[in-house]
Amino acid sequence: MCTARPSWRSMTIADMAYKKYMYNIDVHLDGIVSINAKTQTVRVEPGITMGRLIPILIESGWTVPVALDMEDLTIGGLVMGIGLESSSHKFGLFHETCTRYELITANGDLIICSKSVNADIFESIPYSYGTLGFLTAVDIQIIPAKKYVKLKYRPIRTLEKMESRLIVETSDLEHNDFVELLIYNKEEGVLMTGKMTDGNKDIKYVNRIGRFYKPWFFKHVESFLLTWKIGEEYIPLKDYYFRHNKSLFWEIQDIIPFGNHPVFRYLLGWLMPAKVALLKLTQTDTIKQLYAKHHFIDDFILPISSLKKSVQQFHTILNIYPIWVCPTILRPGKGLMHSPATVNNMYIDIGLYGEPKVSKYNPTILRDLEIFVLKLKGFKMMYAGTYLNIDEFKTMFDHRLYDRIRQNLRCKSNFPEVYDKVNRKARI
Ligand SMILES: NC(=O)C1=CN([C@@H]2O[C@H](COP(=O)(O)OP(=O)(O)OC[C@H]3O[C@@H](n4cnc5c(N)ncnc54)[C@H](OP(=O)(O)O)[C@@H]3O)[C@@H](O)[C@H]2O)C=CC1
Ligand SMILES: CC(C)=CCC[C@@H](C)[C@H]1CC[C@@]2(C)C3=C(CC[C@]12C)[C@@]1(C)CC[C@H](O)C(C)(C)[C@@H]1CC3
Repeated sequence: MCTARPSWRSMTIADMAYKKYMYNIDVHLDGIVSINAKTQTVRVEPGITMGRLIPILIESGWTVPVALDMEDLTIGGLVMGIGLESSSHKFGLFHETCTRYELITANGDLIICSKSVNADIFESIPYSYGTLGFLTAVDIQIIPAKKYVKLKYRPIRTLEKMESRLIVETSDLEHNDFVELLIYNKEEGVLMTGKMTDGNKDIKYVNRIGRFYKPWFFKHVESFLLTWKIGEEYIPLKDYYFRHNKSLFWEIQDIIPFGNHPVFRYLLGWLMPAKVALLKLTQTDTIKQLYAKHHFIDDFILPISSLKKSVQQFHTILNIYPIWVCPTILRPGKGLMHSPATVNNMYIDIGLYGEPKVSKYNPTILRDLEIFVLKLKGFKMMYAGTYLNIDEFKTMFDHRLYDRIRQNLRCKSNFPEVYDKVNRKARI
C-alpha cells in the first residue's frame, strides 16, 4: 500500500513509479483539528500545507518552531520524509518539534504514539516514507509569533571564513533564531542571521519581500556582495518564512528567465509564485528528459566542519551556484536518521539546485557524491532518490529499530521498505 497522493502533487522532481502498481489509499485529510494554548501544540491532519497552516497560526498569535520555506509542503510529507529550515540549528529537524502521531497500521488499528506512549513507534516514524502505516494526525509544538524577523546580511570571502563564522553563529542561540548561508561562487557568500522581534516604534522601513513586485530573494541577498557592506532590515514574519517560495529557491530562473525584470514583476508578478503541482502536471516528456539529463537537484546533510571540503568537491564535480547552506542540529537516537555520536551534533544541509556547469556531466555522478557523503558520516535527503545500493543505504540510515517495528506492526506484506520507495528505479 501507499498513499493516493499523486506524484504531480508531491514536492519532488521525479514520478513515484511505485504508485502505479501499489494499492493507493486515500488519506487526503487536510484540516486543523485544534490549537491548544495550554499545552502549546497544534493538532493537524497530515495533508495540510505550510502555506495554509502558517497564516492561520500567525493570526492566532502562534507559529511553529521549524516553519518550512515552500508553501506546498505538507506536514505528513515532512514527518515521513524530513524537513529542515533556518531555525533548525536551534530546534532540529521538523519532526523533532512534533509531540504525538496518530497512525493507522496495516491491519487497521489506530496507534497513538508520543515520547511516553509507544515511544519506539514514535521514534521510528520520521523518515519512514509511509512504510509503517498511514498518518492521520500530528501534534506540533507552537511558540508565540512576533511581527518581524530582524535579518542581518554579512558578505564573507573564502570558504574557511564561512565555515568558522557559521560555527560561531549557530552556537549563539540567544541572538540567532535563524541562520542561513547562500554561497554564490567558490569564494563568496552571504551569511544571514535573524531574530524574531516585535520591533519598536522607531522602525522606519520594513522590507515586505513577499509582495508580488519585490525581487527574487536570492537576488536581493546577492546584492550585498556588490556593496560588500553588512546590511540589516526588518522583514514581516510570514514573508521571511516563504522567502524562497516565489523563486523556488533559484529554480524559477530556468523556467521564467525574465521573471526578475522590474517590468515583468510590476505587470505580471501577481501571477507568481508558479504552482509546482501545475508545472508538474503540465510538463512534457521532453522537458522531463531535459531535466533528468542536464539538471541536478539534491540535498546532502554533513557535519558542519566539512563545509569547505564538501563545497570544494561539489564545485569540481558540479559547479552549481548558488548553494543553499542550512545548519541543523542532529540528536542521538534510534530512528532511521540520528547523530552517530551520543551527543547533539551540528550538521549543515547543502542544497544544490541547477544546471551543472562542468563539461562532462552525467546524472549517475550522484552516486559518487553519495559515497563521498557516506564517508564523511553524512546523510542525504531522499526526496530526490538514491543510487546507493541497499547495503550502503543501510549503512547511511540506521535500520535496527525500524526493522523491529516493521516486524511488530506486520508491515512486510503490506508496505514496501523505505529503500523500495527511494531508490532511483522507484523514482523516474
Ligand atoms: N526545506 C525542506 O526541508 C524541503 C523538503 N522537501 C522534501 O519534500 C518532501 C515533502 O513533500 P510533500 O509533497 O509534502 O510530501 P510527499 O507527497 O512527497 O510525501 C513524502 C512521503 O511521505 C509519505 N506520506 C505523506 N503523507 C502521509 C500519510 N498521511 N501517511 C503515511 N505516509 C505519508 C508519502 O507516502 P507515499 O509514498 O505512500 O505517498 C511519501 O513517501 C519530503 O521528502 C521533504 O524531505 C522538499 C523541499 C524542501
Ligand atoms: C531541502 C530543500 C530546501 C529542498 C528544496 C528543493 C526545491 C529546490 C525543489 C523541491 C521541488 C522541486 C524539485 C521542483 C522543481 C525544482 C526544484 C524544487 C523546487 C521543478 C520546478 C523544476 C522543473 C521541473 O520541470 C518541475 C516542474 C517538474 C519541478 C517541480 C518540483
